Amino acid sequence: MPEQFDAIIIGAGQSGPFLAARLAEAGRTVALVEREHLGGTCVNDGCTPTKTLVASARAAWNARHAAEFGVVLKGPVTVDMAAVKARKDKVVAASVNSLTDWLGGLRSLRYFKGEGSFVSPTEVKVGKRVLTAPQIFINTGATASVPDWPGIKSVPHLTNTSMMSLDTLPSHLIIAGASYIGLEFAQMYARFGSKVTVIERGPLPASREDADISAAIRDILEVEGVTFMFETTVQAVAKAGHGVLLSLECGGRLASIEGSHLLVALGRKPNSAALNLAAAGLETDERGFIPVDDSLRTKVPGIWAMGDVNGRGAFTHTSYNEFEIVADHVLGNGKRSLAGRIPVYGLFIDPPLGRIGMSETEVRKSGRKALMGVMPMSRVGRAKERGETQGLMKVLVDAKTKQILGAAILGIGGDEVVQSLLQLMAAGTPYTTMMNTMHIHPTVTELLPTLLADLKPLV
Ligand SMILES: Cc1cc2nc3c(=O)[nH]c(=O)nc-3n(C[C@H](O)[C@H](O)[C@H](O)COP(=O)(O)OP(=O)(O)OC[C@H]3O[C@@H](n4cnc5c(N)ncnc54)[C@H](O)[C@@H]3O)c2cc1C
Ligand SMILES: NC(=O)c1ccc[n+]([C@@H]2O[C@H](COP(=O)([O-])OP(=O)(O)OC[C@H]3O[C@@H](n4cnc5c(N)ncnc54)[C@H](O)[C@@H]3O)[C@@H](O)[C@H]2O)c1
Repeated sequence: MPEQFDAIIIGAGQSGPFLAARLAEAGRTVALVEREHLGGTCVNDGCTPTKTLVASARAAWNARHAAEFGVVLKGPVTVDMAAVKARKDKVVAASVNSLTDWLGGLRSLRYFKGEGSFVSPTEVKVGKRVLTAPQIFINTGATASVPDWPGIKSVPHLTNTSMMSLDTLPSHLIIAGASYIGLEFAQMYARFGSKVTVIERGPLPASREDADISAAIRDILEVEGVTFMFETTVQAVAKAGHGVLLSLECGGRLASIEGSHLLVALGRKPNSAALNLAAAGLETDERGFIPVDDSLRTKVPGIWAMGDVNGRGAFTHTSYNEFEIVADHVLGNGKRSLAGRIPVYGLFIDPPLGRIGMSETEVRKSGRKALMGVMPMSRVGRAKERGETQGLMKVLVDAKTKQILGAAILGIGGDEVVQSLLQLMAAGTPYTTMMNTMHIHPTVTELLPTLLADLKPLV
């Protein structure tokens, strides 16, 4: 006999546990099914550990640059990678433990450790048990894609998951892919003391960004010793001693490169294959994503999909936002929707990139009349005082409505500062509101009115 619940949640990523708790608090019986660790990618091998490692890398950078600030450290700066990993493990364990304690305290929630797969539109198998519920929520996330390069199966290579076990310093880390994962690890390991080479098929890093932002990102990392090979693809990989040898095609020429470690950071694939979706009457799109409507409903009544697995977002905040939308439909008045959600994200190199709304490229493509302001961070007093003047700020405004269309802030505090513009966008307020507000000195935000006062037509 199947075990009966009001709701089953498959996958404990960044929406499932929160939805499970909200439903349980509302008195519903909930089964939460997770095959690995509570908290999913973000907590275990994504945001939390990488940002903890970024903080250690920053400490190494501060120590190496202390003399520039008049601070004298005696002896060379060394990094204890085992201690760096131990600190990261502690922060991750604290997150997982607090999630486990919180969920464990909810009386009508039961946790099933194992892989969930559909038996029918209302039944899920976990090991030998079958669970049934009228509502099923999928939050199974995504996993690193590993390309089928000749030789890859027999050559040791790292992904964001196996990087988490590394407690020694690679002498030469080769990273394939110059996007979020590749760039964050590139700067981090350069700061720890590795030689780092990044291979990217495009002409610049972070290809979703405008070319001036991507070029500034490249400059920031190159100054720190990261080597980029652009317009380069991997043809084959082989073992070389204790390391790895990559055969490359680089701008039409053949080349090769040898390193001690290879990290593959070429995107992520949705975890949908193990779900046996056909038994539920569902299918994926050609990339493996589970299609949903703007309220996260799949085409089968009673089945919903949240987070990276639905292809509508690929961040922790998009997944969490989807929990809030689903909870509103299941328990509230059903007014919330994906429609009109403003894209926002950060790239946590140092200094970070904060991004909201449309890029300049997207605004140009849209054909609307727009205004744009650009300011180098070297004009920002706070950046000069901190000795970190790399990067730029860019904002795009609709010429007719005066509403902000998008912004990019690559510079100190960029990930936080850009969110003051986000609030204007969300409120639908003209950008002039910000120009009439007094801001704290000395901050990065205080320069936004100056940036907005100097908008030029986008031609
Ligand atoms: C290195 C790295 C750094 C990142 N940094 C950031 C960042 O700084 N900011 C940000 O916003 N985003 C970041 N992300 C992205 C972020 O981690 C994800 O977007 C986020 O975790 C949302 O994922 P999710 O809720 O869809 O599911 P996930 O967090 O991927 O969790 C899904 C869970 O489902 C489980 N599961 C899968 N299939 C089954 C099954 N059949 N049965 C049972 N359980 C199953 C998995 O074990 C996993 O625990 C990063 C990602 C990576 C890889
Ligand atoms: N700061 C953050 O919020 C953050 C941090 C890390 C990861 N993430 C999430 O993780 C997801 C995956 O990130 P990612 O960096 O792995 O992938 P991505 O899809 O963002 O980028 C992959 C990169 O690899 C390049 N590439 C692909 N195939 C190649 C090949 N054969 N040879 C050379 N280059 C190749 C692409 O041109 C691209 O630049 C992102 O979508 C993001 O949502 C977010």
